[in-house]
Amino acid sequence: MKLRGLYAITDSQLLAGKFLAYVEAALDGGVTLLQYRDKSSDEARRLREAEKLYELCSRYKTQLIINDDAELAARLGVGVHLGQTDGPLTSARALLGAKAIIGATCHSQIELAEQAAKEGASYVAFGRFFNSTTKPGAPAATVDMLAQARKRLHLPICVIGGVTLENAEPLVAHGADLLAVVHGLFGADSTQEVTRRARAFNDLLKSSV
Ligand SMILES: Cc1ncc(COP(=O)(O)OP(=O)(O)O)c(N)n1
Ligand SMILES: Cc1nc(C(=O)O)sc1CCOP(=O)(O)O
Ligand SMILES: [Mg+2]
Repeated sequence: MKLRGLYAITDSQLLAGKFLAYVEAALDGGVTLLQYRDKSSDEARRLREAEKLYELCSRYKTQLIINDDAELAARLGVGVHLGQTDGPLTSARALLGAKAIIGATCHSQIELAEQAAKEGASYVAFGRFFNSTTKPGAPAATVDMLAQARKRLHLPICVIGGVTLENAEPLVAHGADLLAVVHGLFGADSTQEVTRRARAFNDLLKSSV
């Protein structure tokens, strides 16, 4: 499967009171990967919400990815995204199987991405490219580094951190396959606007194949 397109990531605070409506609006506009990202320790709620997203993603034929939690991903039979301190990629691969989508945070370090590739990652994520209200303290990455990464890596490259419709084009031009977005997608006033943004992100990626 070709991993290219919009990678929508949920945020429990931003989506409070409109969680499923906004996620469905994004799926309606076209989402390649949907990440369930909830940093709380409320396991019961996390399972409930992840199950709802699983149903929704199945209807829209979108791949669900769980942030941080390989056990929850295994329970649902979906993919996982792991940061540098979220546990070994090799264990997640062993748990989830050869076909599962497993993503790895690599900040701005191509060496981390090469290591992740060796350990079985399906895609690598670089960021943060712009100021992010969702994760302001994430280490910064540059477009020059992205261009270098594109030359050296043969895996799909995901970019993250403050990505919006206004600033995404250079990232695509320098080799990004997946645009991972929270606020630039879900920080909208209506479901219609979420759907419009999702379509527009996909158009950006299509026009540069
Ligand atoms: C697609 C994608 N890229 C990077 C991250 C960040 O992962 P991590 O560094 O583990 O930070 P948290 O998201 O867990 O706070 C991500 N979640 N998704
Ligand atoms: C979860 C996350 N990880 C980042 C990284 O750089 O690793 S930036 C980020 C937040 C992405 O949200 P927004 O699109 O609202 O900036
Ligand atoms: Mg993490």
